[in-house]
Parts: sequence; structure tokens; C-alpha cells
Amino acid sequence: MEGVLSLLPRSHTQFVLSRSNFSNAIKSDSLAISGVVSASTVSPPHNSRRRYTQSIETNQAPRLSSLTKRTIQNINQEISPHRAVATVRLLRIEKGGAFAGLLNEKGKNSGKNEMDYVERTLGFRTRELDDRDIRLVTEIVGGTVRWRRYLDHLILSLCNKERVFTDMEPLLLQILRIGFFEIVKLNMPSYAVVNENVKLAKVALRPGAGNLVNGILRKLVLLKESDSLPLPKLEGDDRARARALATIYSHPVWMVRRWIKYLGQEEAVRLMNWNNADPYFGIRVNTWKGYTRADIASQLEDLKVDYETSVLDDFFRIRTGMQAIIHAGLLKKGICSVQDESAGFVVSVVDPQPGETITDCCAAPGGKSLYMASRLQGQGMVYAIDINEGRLRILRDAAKLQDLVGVITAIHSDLRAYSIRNIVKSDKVLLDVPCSGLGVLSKRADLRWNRHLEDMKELTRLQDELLDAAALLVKPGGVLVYSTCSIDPDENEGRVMSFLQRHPEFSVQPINRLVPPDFISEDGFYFSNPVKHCMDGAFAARLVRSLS
Ligand SMILES: C[S@@+](CC[C@H](N)C(=O)[O-])C[C@H]1O[C@@H](n2cnc3c(N)ncnc32)[C@H](O)[C@@H]1O
Repeated sequence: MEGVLSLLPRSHTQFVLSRSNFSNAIKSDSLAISGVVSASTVSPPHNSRRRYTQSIETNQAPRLSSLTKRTIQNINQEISPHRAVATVRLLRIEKGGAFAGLLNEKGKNSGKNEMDYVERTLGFRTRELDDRDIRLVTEIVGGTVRWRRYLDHLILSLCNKERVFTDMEPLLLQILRIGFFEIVKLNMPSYAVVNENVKLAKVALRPGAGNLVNGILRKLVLLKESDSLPLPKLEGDDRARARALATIYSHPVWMVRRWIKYLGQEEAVRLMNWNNADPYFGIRVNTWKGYTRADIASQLEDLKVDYETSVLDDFFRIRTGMQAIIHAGLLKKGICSVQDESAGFVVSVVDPQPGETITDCCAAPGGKSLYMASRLQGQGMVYAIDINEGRLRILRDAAKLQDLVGVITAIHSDLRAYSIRNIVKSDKVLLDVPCSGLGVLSKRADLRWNRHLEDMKELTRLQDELLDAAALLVKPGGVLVYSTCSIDPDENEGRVMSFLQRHPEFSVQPINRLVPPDFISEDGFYFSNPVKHCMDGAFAARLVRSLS
């Protein structure tokens, strides 16, 4: 609760009535509160500013608890729920308290908790979200997070003084970002966007905030209509050009510089466009439960899902319609799992065979462990190790759902300690390391802002340590697969080359018969390129241990 209140601007806590500030506020003779106050307590809203604020005359402390209850139960009908939820979710994401999840299952993770959070933050309750609202929240939050640098550049350019932007209350900034995103990137009718965002700023903050939103959004509309948005020019030295590209395509400057260095400017721009576009989702059919891809294809057609079959057996690529899949219960019943094809290919590089013992060293939440276990056909074992107990719980639950309990053993441990203690060696070992995630930025909208150049050093150090630990678990003649969901050569080829220097007992094994040629790099590694293959970026190297 404290965390929530600390996000609120002082003016907001003075203005809005909520559970925590009610008792202090009620002591004053007259107080202004948002239009959520019970209709039985105050007269019905009128059309003027009074629609959003009501004045109560009271000194009567004994009425406090019943009024508080009614206040909390009442619902603000003026504000569109998706807008209120999107604003608060954006605040939480920026403060590190939430993910910009692109797959929102109604009632899952957020549900009631999120609506309570919205109420505590904004000071009023909205009606529950319906399916359309959920789609809108996902679209607005994902897009606003992705385009943050670009949107902030425009907002700053349109403020009279820099200080108006730098001192802006966090809530007001989120409302403006949403408005800018809707106008510039979603091309929504500007009158509706201005109207709705002004209303939200007035109710959630104060009338003056609404006026500011009104002024800035109207300026934006004029500039957009005259095709003269103030965007930076691509000029100057390398650094200046990278900064301009970082703003235009809304990525951190260090990423842009790194990609220009490794890929060239044209390819870097293509990659940023991919990261900013709506992602495809992959789903895998759980054939071990007896379903075939043909069964699921006919269900997808009934659900009017826009899908393609993947080059990988058991997988589909979903363009639109994930919500329909979720609502049809295909995931909850364990019939399908959300898994990107790029992760499926990593399992192909491991090539699990019935009867084998496989150790998955960084296994949770379990996507690859479960797929490997299903390919064992009930014979063999996957030892799924992870340091994170919470994430391992997800793996255990999914194993039950997918009827794989007999072929997966979850082990909660730090791999570095486990590999020294454990003397049993496996036929195959998968090490899917913690990495920058630079290959999955289209699906993880907020990740680009949470990663920093300094992280790369820390991550590559950890990757080396985990590789050394994983090597101890491979039996002579056995296979070690090192994988990432990164497109960064330092985390990929760089780690493998360094490992091979430290461990001459390992050598690279060809993967020609395991994945299509299009996915094999010159060095003989698996690599999916988001732009070229239209899936997440991923890397895997198959290394074999000598017999002696
Ligand atoms: C990229 S994720 C693995 C994703 C997983 N392979 C899948 O397909 O669902 C990396 C995992 O490494 C785990 N991890 C990080 N450090 C570890 C360590 N020292 N020992 C074991 N697991 C670790 C993290 O908890 C995280 O779950």
C-alpha cells in the first residue's frame, strides 16, 4: 500500500478520496472527492465539472465506516475501465512492479488484485474489464511501453518549458503517453482521445491536470494533421545518429549502437521495426496427451484463429486470436502450450530420445523441459534444475497438467553447487542460460528499458560459470547444448568459443540433420533471426564430450 501511495502526486492524495486518506480528509468541513461517492450520500452528478467532483458537508465521524464501505463499492461510470487500468499498469511497470505481459488471461495474475490496485491508486473503482477491454489494455500498455522514448520526445517538445516535462507527476505522464500513442501510433479519432484522456486526468488528478492534457494533446493533433511532428534528424557523428535512431525507433541508445556495429544500420532498423510490431505467438500441441496437430487445426478454424502451421512438427504460429485460444481452454486443459518455435528448435538441437537421461540446468518455468519430456515417450527422465523455487512451481504444475510427472524430476538448486555434489552424469545436458533476452524484445515490451549495457558483462560472467558447472554433468560421449534467447554474439558464439578453450574435452557437433539449413550459422550453430525467420531470436550450440 505504501508503495502505491508513494506513486501518487501530492495533489492527487489531497484531491481524491481513498481508503487510506479518507479518515484524515473527512475531518475537514468540506472536501472535494471524485464522483464515485455513493449516490445515496450525495446528489447525482451534473453535467459540469461537478460530474467529477462532489462536495460533502459533514462533521459526523460515526458515519465514517459505512460511508467508506459504500464509497469503495461504488463504481465510476465516467472513465473507461481499460484506460484506468492501462494507466495504473503503466505506472507499475515503470516502478518495476509489473510486466508488460502481452498475453492477458482474464482473471489470471491480475484480475481482482489489479482492480483493487487501480482503486487504491486512482481513488475510484471502475466496472470489471470485459474481453474487449482486456484486449485494449494489452494493446495500449504494450504499445505505450515500446514507444516510450519516442512518445517522451514528442511530449517534451510540446511542453512550453522543459521543467513542465521533467517535473511532471508520474500519473499525468502516463495519461499523456497513452494519449500520444493513441493519436500517433494507433491513429484513433483525436477528438475521442483528447476527450477521454482529459476526463481521466481531471478525475484521477485535478481539473488543472485535465487542462494541461487538453492543451498538449490539441497541439499534437495539429502537428500530426500538418505532418510536422518534431522528430530528430539523422545527422552528425555516429553517436548523434544512433541517438536519433534510438528516438525514432524507440530503443535505448546502447542497443542501437551495438546493433549498428554488429548488423549495420539497415538491419538494425529492420530489427527495431520487428521489435515494435505486434508479435506472433507460437503454440505447441501436447501430442503426448494424444492430440494431433490436425485435431488442433480444426479447433483453431472453428475459433476463427488466424494461424499458420510451423515447419516444426507440433507447432502453430498464431497471428491473431490468442484470446480465443485462451478462452477455449486449450492452455488450461494442457492440450496446447504457449511456446515460441525458436524454443522448439532448441529442443530439436538436444534431440531427446526415449530412454535417455537429460539434465535441464536452468529449467524453469519449464517450456523446454516439458517439450523434452514429452519427446521421451514415457521412457527416460528429465532432471529439471532451477535456482528459483517460484518458477519451478510453475514447471511442476504444468507437468501435472500435461501428464508428464513420471518423466520429470524438479530440483531446486543453484546449478553451481548441484554440479559439484552430483556424481550422476546425463546422456544430454541442456543449459538455457539467463541472458539479456535481446531476441525476444517484440514479446517483452518493457525488457528493452530494463536492460543496461553494464548487464552484459555480468551476464556473460554468469554464463561462463554455468557452462563450467553444466559440463560436469555430461557423461563421456554425451552432449551439452548451450542456448540463449539472445541475438548478441557476446552471449552466443563468444561464450561457446571461450568454453571450448577452457574445455578441450568438448567439440562442436554438426546439427544438419536436426534443424533446417536456413537456421544453421556458418559456425555450425542454431540461430533464429527475428527479422528473417519471423520468430524470436535464439541460439544453440551442440557440443559433444570426448569418450576419454
Ligand atoms: C532463460 S530462463 C530458462 C527458461 C527455461 N529453460 C524454459 O524453457 O522455460 C533461465 C533460468 O535460469 C535460472 N537460473 C539462474 N541462475 C541459476 C543458477 N545459478 N542455477 C540454476 N538456475 C539458475 C533462472 O531462475 C531462470 O529460470
